[in-house]
Amino acid sequence: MEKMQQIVGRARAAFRSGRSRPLEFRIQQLKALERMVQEKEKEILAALKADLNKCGPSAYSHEILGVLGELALTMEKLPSWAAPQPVKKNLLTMRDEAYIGYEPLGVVLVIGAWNYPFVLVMQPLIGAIAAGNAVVVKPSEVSENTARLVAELLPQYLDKDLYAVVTGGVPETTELLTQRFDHILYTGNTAVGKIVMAAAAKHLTPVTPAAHFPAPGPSADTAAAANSCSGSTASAAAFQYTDTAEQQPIWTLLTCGTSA
Ligand SMILES: NC(=O)c1ccc[n+]([C@@H]2O[C@H](COP(=O)([O-])OP(=O)(O)OC[C@H]3O[C@@H](n4cnc5c(N)ncnc54)[C@H](O)[C@@H]3O)[C@@H](O)[C@H]2O)c1
Ligand SMILES: CC(C)=CCC/C(C)=C/CC/C(C)=C/C=O
Repeated sequence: MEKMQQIVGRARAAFRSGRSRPLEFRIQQLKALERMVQEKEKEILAALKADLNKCGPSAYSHEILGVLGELALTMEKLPSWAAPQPVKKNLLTMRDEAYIGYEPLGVVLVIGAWNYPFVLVMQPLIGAIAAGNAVVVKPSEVSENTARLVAELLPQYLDKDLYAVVTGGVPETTELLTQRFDHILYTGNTAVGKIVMAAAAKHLTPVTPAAHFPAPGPSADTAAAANSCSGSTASAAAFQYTDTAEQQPIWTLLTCGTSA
């Protein structure tokens, strides 16, 4: 318990220092992530092969190109995503400067799943960094080589206090979930999703679950919701919406604003 408290406490203190907020800092961290993926591509692909026998175009396009594409898009668009949005004034606000300003939430927990073990932690991480948050990443223990590599690499490239990695299985995740986070991005099965959401509810922490439920078909609402959001939540949602990995329709639960 103390260990998780320390990890989350360190991330929170780093967040409170304010250094994750400036746009230049966020872009610099995203650039460092891009460098990490480019420089360590061989190691990432080797870990995927060892964990899942995932190789060839499937490993490269989903796990490497998918992440590099997300990074490029985020770095290009971030200045406009993060810019204050003017709002229409009314009689009461006509003498004011009226705009919507986007603020980071604080400390975000990212829980990944085994089947796309690299991209499923990296995409939410990219969105959370872009939005100026501190992040605790918990990769899936099932893909243990990728989890170990993520834990080894992130501190080599990113701010160590702002962005932490916790490895381990159910006991570690359970312990981690006793801590208060400001948002949780979870990918995995629905049964564990309920455990995650119940733990989060104790702290009134919102959860963006990327689990799925058999449904009559992908809904137009889902696509509209994906289009209305910015950052990684939107792109993750778009991937979920068009998912063919499991050859069945996916209905995605989506909340907006994580990367606002
Ligand atoms: N919608 C999407 O984008 C998307 C993408 C990938 C996977 N998925 C879904 O995820 C499934 C794979 O998920 P999984 O659950 O088998 O992956 P998993 O076994 O890797 O577990 C997911 C995470 O939950 C944690 N966890 C497991 N048991 C827990 C518990 N009792 N308490 C707290 N945390 C716990 C694990 O540590 C892991 O980090 C896929 O089959 C698919 O349904 C959805
Ligand atoms: C479109 C590209 C290049 C990458 C997408 C990778 C990704 C997020 C895959 C997840 C697929 C998914 C919904 C699996 C569900 O189990």
